[in-house]
Amino acid sequence: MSKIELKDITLDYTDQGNVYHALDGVTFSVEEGEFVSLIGSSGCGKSTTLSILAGLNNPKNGSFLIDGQETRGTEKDRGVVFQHYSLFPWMSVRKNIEFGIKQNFPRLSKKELTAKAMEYLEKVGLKGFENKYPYQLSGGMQQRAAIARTLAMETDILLMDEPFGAIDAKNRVLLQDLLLQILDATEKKKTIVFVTHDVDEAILMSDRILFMEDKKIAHEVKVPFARPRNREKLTSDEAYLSLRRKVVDLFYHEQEQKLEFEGGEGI
Ligand SMILES: Nc1ncnc2c1ncn2[C@@H]1O[C@H](COP(=O)(O)OP(=O)(O)OP(=O)(O)O)[C@@H](O)[C@H]1O
Repeated sequence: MSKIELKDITLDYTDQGNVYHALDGVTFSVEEGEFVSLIGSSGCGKSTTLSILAGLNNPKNGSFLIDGQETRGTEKDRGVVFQHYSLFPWMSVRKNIEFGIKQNFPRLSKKELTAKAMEYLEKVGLKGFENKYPYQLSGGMQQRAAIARTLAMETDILLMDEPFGAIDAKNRVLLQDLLLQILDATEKKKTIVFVTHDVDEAILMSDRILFMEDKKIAHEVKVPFARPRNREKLTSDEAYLSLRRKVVDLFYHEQEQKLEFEGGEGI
């Protein structure tokens, strides 16, 4: 049995009486402990798919199973990280993390709560910033705090929607390495669905990459590299370069076709 299964999922958005088909038969599964990236051109339905997995949207048709059970709505078994840091601005960084922890561990004493928050703040390199407010932190630091808040909830499933999409290139690399490091050091491997536009990020992080086209999954590519992964070693390996060519071909070929279809000249 897979940890997550989506079968023939459809979803419509209705906007001022107009119905828009956002998902049209999305089917895929994710095994326990697997890291799967969703990649595809803008508007193909990645975030909508993730929102169903998070329980923030319900499908019109189709089946969504976790551990073989039909699932609807939000549950404590899933942690979500969005692109925009989504911290509460009126709470200190530590209080933000404690808020997340309280959702899943309501019985912890004040002391235990603070200790857990500090443990995760240290993991993401924010020790010493616990009493700052989000506005006092850089974007990269805010995203570290948002990641700490979600990780501290210790869910089996982690859903990430372009978590590094708003971060500058240098910090993005640091955050990718940090997340890999934390996940590698986590005893029970999490099941992860990760939305990205970045081909290198998808290869570095994932066990499998799913390509969305026309509101459904069109291709998949397995990423066979052993973990823990080392960015420098990996990116100079011929096997990486060859896989990268394949992923780039699949990713840009679809975008090219779309431009031609829309009347463009292609790229
Ligand atoms: N709340 C909404 N109401 C109406 N249409 C929506 C809504 N949210 C998304 N859409 C439309 O549904 C389609 C899929 O959107 P979605 O955000 O899932 O795509 P995406 O692949 O994540 O795009 P991007 O990479 O740009 O974030 C898009 O055409 C989008 O305009």
